[in-house]
Parts: sequence; structure tokens; C-alpha cells
Amino acid sequence: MNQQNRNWTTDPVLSVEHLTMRFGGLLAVDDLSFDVGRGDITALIGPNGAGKTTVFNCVTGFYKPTEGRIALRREGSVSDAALAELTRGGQQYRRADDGSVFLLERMADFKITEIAGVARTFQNIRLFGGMTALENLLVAQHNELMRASGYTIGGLLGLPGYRRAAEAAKEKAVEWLRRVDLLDRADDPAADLPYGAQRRLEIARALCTNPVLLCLDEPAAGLNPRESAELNTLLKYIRDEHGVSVLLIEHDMGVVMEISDHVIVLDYGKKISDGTASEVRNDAKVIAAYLGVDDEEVDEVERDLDVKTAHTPAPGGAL
Ligand SMILES: Nc1ncnc2c1ncn2[C@@H]1O[C@H](COP(=O)(O)OP(=O)(O)OP(=O)(O)O)[C@@H](O)[C@H]1O
Repeated sequence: MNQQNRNWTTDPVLSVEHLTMRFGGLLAVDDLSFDVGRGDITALIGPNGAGKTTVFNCVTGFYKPTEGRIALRREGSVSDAALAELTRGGQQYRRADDGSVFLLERMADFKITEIAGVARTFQNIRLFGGMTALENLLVAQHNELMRASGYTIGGLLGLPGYRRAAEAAKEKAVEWLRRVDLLDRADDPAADLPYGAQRRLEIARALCTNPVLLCLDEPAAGLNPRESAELNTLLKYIRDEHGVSVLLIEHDMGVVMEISDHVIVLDYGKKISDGTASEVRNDAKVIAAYLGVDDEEVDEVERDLDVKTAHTPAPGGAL
């Protein structure tokens, strides 16, 4: 990927700037800045406790950051000047002919999902276990259905506008069930599905909210190799056919290196590397962080790496 093709510099959908999150005396995220390219799969990686989930929680409104700006350009090309004006003005978002932009650090979590278009999944699956797979996907579209009812008794009375919206919601749910290969389990309670199927259902549920940005917290955790390969295919499909930007936290380097357009590496709440998968894979600081060596040893790792790359024509699987 050359410099021109870096969506995260030419067309960022999400810009995290100087994000800091403190828990009492603990600095979990330390003046972190990065961009997520529109239509990219972006991976946030790093050793345990590096601050990845905290970043997710700030982006999705579960935490209010101690400091920093998190701007989501939902569509269009909102200029930096317009963004600066919004920031100064104290509003949460701006919608105009040239596009819409949302300052997520100022918004409540439900508004981030509903109007900014950010959906997420969790490290620990959070489906409605007693509801069927289909019902889980219909509940996800509750906001849209409420809008169609005009927030009145229209839904109960079965007015045409509501009936059409209900039909469309069911069609969307069925389509996503088919796509994640769960159509034959539509009427089974979510809790009865095997683990890998629950993970896919959670992704389908997030997609039913029509997100611009889909945040996945360790989607490959607990999956077997076949399921991991299916997940890769699904995520590429979401990116390529639906244009959804994907931001994922992932420990499975096979998944990260195969599907990511862009990788950001955190260590102790700071960014230590940012680039394409192959750039990051060959970054000595990243290798050092994963191997847990001290800072002084990084030079040594870098020297080792220089020697290795001099003898190895193609980069491969360093992590
Ligand atoms: N709500 C909280 N209260 C206090 N400390 C927290 C809280 N959430 C996270 N932390 C701390 O912040 C640091 C970063 O944690 P975080 O969960 O963001 O890391 P992570 O990179 O997602 O780790 P993992 O890969 O293990 O999930 C850790 O030291 C953690 O203990």
C-alpha cells in the first residue's frame, strides 16, 4: 500500500486526538492519537492491559475520557475548520450539506449508536440468551421501528407505515442470519447456539443497526481455526460489500495480519506503531512489546531484526 492509498490519512471516518483516560492514579490511555480510514479494517493490538478496551469504551461512550477529542465523520468530507468550529461551539454534532460529524466524547452511548452510527460487540458475548436468534436481530432495530410508529400507538394499531417498517426489519434480520449462516437456527434461543455461532450472531445484531463504524472486541476469541477463517471472510464481506468501516481489537495475529488494512499498536496506553500490517509486523518496537523486553533491549532487537531482514527476502509471521 503506497502513501496515496492510506484511507486513514486521506479519508478518516474516525479521528481520535490526544485521548487520555485515567482511573484514579492509573493512566490507562496516555495522549493517544490515531485515525481510522473509511472502508478499512483497522486493528487495535497490544499486550494485555495496553488500554485497547478502554479506547473502545471511550469511542462507544461507555466511558467519558479524561481528555481528548473523538470525531466521527459519518459521511461527506467535513473540513478541519468546521470540526474546530464545532469543538469551540460546544455542540455534540453538526449535520450540513458537506457532511455530518459527531464529537463522540460529548455524547451518551445510546446516541452514539443511534445517530452517529457506531455499533459494537463485547469481549464477553452479550446477547439476549432467552430470545431467539431472529428476535435478537429484531430487537436491535427497535429504534427504527419506534421512529416508524411515530412514537405513538401507531405500531399497535398496525398503521401501514409501521407495517412496512416491521416487514423491512424482518427482511434485514433474515438477510443477516443467512449471511452469518444461522438461518436454520433462526427460531432457537440464542443461548442454545454454539459459541462460534453466538459470536456471529452478535456481529449480525450490530450490523442490523446500519453502522458506519463497527467496533469488534476480540471477535476471534475462542474460535477454532475454521471459524476464524469464516470470520475473516465475513469481515471482508462487510467491508467490501457494505462499505462498513471496521475497528477491531484482536489477539489472534493470524486474523489481524490477514484482514487488516491498518494496524495500530498500543503499549502501556501509548501508541508505539501505526501502519500497514506488514509495516507493523516488522517494527522492532512491536516485537519488543510482545516479547516483553525492556526498553534498553529494543535497540538490540532492532539490530537483530536488521540482520534477519538482510538474510530473509520476504517478511513473514514475525509476531
Ligand atoms: N473501569 C476500570 N477501572 C480501573 N481500572 C481499569 C478500568 N478499566 C480498565 N482499567 C485498567 O486500565 C488498564 C488498561 O485496561 P484495558 O482493559 O483497556 O486493556 P486491554 O489492552 O484491553 O487489555 P486486554 O487485552 O487484557 O483486554 C489496565 O491496567 C486495567 O486494569
